[in-house]
Amino acid sequence: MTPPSDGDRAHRGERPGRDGRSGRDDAGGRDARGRQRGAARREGRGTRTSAAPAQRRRSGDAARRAAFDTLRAVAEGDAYANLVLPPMLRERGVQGRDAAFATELAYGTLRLRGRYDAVVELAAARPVDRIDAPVLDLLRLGTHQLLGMRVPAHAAVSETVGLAREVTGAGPAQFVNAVLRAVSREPWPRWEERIGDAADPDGDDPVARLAVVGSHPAWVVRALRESLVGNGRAADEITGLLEADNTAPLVTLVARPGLATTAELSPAASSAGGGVPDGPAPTGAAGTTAGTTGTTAGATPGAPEGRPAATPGATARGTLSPTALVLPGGDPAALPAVREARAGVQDDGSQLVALALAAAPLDGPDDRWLDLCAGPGGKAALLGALAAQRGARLVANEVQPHRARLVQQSLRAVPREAVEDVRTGDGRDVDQQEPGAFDRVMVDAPCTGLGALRRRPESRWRRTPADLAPLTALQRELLASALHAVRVGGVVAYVTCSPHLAETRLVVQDVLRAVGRAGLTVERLDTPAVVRAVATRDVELPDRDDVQLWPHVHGTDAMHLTLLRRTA
Ligand SMILES: C[S@@+](CC[C@H](N)C(=O)[O-])C[C@H]1O[C@@H](n2cnc3c(N)ncnc32)[C@H](O)[C@@H]1O
Repeated sequence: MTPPSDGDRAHRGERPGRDGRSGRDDAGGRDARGRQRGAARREGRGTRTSAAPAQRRRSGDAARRAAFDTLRAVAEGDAYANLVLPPMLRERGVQGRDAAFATELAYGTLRLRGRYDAVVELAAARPVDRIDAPVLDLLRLGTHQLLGMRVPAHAAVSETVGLAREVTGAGPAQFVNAVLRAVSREPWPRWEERIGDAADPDGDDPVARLAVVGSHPAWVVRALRESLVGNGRAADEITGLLEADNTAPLVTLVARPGLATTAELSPAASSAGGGVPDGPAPTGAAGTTAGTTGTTAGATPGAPEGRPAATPGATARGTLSPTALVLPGGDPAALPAVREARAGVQDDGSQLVALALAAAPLDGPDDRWLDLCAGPGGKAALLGALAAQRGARLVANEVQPHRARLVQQSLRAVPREAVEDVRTGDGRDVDQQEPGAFDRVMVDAPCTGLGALRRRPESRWRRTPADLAPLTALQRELLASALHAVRVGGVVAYVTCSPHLAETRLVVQDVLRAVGRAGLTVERLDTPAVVRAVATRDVELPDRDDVQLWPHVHGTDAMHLTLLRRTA
């Protein structure tokens, strides 16, 4: 998020860098980087080594330190939080509730960064781009504890200030203390009002308000709202959608048919509790956090918006896919079936779209299936397991060699006879290499990932509208290639984990026109009917011929699915 400049503030009639209230906490005399060397010197705390032992002890909170280091790696190394944090926790021996706390602290802070920057700007009375990056990360972490995690205020402030003393020195720690105390003076509803009013002072820019309160870039809010409307839903669902994106997703497992059973993976059978979370924060983990000073009593680290805690072993919520099961807490990798690739971690919606491709009606042979963009192999493994049951063979194609190796790994439990090949190659060439050679083709196209923002905490801040043009061009070429590679009568599934209309409806529309000009005839299948037929319960879907799933409606990632059949 680009914070508003002083110029922007002036434009809105605000006094640059001041909100008239928090100025008293912006202790005068700090430099432009949020440092207050003078005060530190006055108090004899100018260096880290001069900190009192108690202060140093407080700053030794391993969970908060891991969250901070993750934020720094994301900011400086362009890292992915969910690749950085789990190994860091393992290396540092941070486990169980402390690991769950660190996970929620890091991921929640990253998701809600835009919202917290707006709060910090008001509390610090200065634009965030005038605060040193590490200091700003500390302020975001402290603000998340105060406004998003129900950590007691005194603990949130003092522990974060302790960490600040350790990582940035005494001067910035004073600044962190002043700003967080200002944040702690008002509850979230009041901050919500204040940051909303600051973003939309005239009350005529609902997107600006939604963007800052809902912590999404404005262009993403606009795209998601357009997609809701374009998919037959009400525009005002956007608030629920943004909230769902800001909530830690549950860990969903797939029991690959014929290789594992849902009973085998059920929480009661699981001994997975207490490990380091591999994926997103497990909602059911930890209430109070032993050993992590000052975490909230009774709060659920995976549930920043106050969802009630699920206890490990609690009944899983109803999933849509018959192969899906919710793991209420713990480390999925602790389950033998997951370690052996008979099961895996996979979103419920991702499972459903793969099952729908396998279930789509087809006349004639059903022997050869293709996963055109297979890496890292989640859908390929599910398709491979189904192919094995049906006597079919799967070809898995992936352009990136290291991701093709991940596909091999994902497929290792699938019977050999069901995996014809795992190839490294450009899916756009398959039409030339093997025209009309497959009965079913999955095109799980590379996309912006705007449908999986809850799982990729930092991604909303990295994506830009400029990503769309190259991606949609690639999506068109891949879908066109798939339609040439499928035999007449065969079925193609076009899938994205983005609901953006430019990546979904418009791609399909354009490609059908283009392949029509090239002499192919393609019909749209009744995708909702196929999805309803494979789902375990009623799926709320508007009356259309494609399917758009939503986190706030279906509890899945916002997966798009269009099923197509080549007729000539
Ligand atoms: C959305 S991911 C697929 C996820 C996968 N189906 C799964 O369930 O694990 C898209 C994949 O397409 C791959 N890809 C990108 N361009 C490609 C191309 N030209 N040909 C084949 N694969 C490509 C990316 O490397 C990425 O692994």
